[in-house]
Amino acid sequence: MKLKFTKMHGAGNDFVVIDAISQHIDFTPAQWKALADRRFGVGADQMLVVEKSQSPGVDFRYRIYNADGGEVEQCGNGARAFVRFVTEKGLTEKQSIRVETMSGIIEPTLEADGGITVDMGAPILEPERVPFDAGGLQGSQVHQDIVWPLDINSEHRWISVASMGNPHAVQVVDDVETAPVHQEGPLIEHHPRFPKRVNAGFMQVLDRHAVKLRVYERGAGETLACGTGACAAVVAGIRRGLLDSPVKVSTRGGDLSIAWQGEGRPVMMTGPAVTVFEGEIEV
Ligand SMILES: N[C@@H](CCC[C@H](N)C(=O)O)C(=O)O
Repeated sequence: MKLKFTKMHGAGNDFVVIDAISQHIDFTPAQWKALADRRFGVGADQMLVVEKSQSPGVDFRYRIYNADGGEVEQCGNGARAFVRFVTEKGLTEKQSIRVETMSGIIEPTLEADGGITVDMGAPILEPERVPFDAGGLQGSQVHQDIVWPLDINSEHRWISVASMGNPHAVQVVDDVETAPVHQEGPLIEHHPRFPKRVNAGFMQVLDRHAVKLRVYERGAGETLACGTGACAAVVAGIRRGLLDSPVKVSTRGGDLSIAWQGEGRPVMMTGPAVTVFEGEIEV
């Protein structure tokens, strides 16, 4: 069978996007992994599958698969790519779209200037709901329930945890370029205190409205940008008193703008979404 797909990216976080409204798709994790392979497949950090929603008042459902073949709850850059996709394909004429994901409904908006803003919902901050096992840990003196010690290679790393639908651990580093993203990222991702694994963020604070960020993503390794990672990093920075909303998040693939007004309020994410090419692959 031939599968039609669109190759897209959001700040360099790249996707294979599949219209599952007009095509039937029922892949195993091994098939998703093969499609994501950069040498033997199309190549992508994530695969996004667009379906009609069965829920009343919801326009679409979109499913997210990491490069390792696992299905996951949320993807910020993917949400923007999704909007560009359904708009360009003429699947909707709405400016504001309600989309069901594994972790709930999000509401992206296509702005008049072509930019895309996504209401990513309120961050989940209770450690057990991230999920993060904080049992027996003593939080930092200044930020008791906000900054936790995590043992990595017998050293303490101070992390903040948050779920944007998917789990994140964020640490503040002096210089993101020399941060041990590839050495410590996999150790944090698979740390036993994160029962569902975790996306590991390394954030350098430039000023109260600007950070640099690298993320070692669960199931994908380091990507050029991570939308939910940017949201989680800004939430962590604001809670720690280091940042004020809005914050420009510079990643290796481009800039995102993140706004958050505090606990219980939604995180708003704005950034690019680009179509690269259309293709067809024998599966
Ligand atoms: N790149 C994404 C996040 C994709 C999912 C993540 N790797 C996970 O496993 O939770 C983003 O832009 O948010």
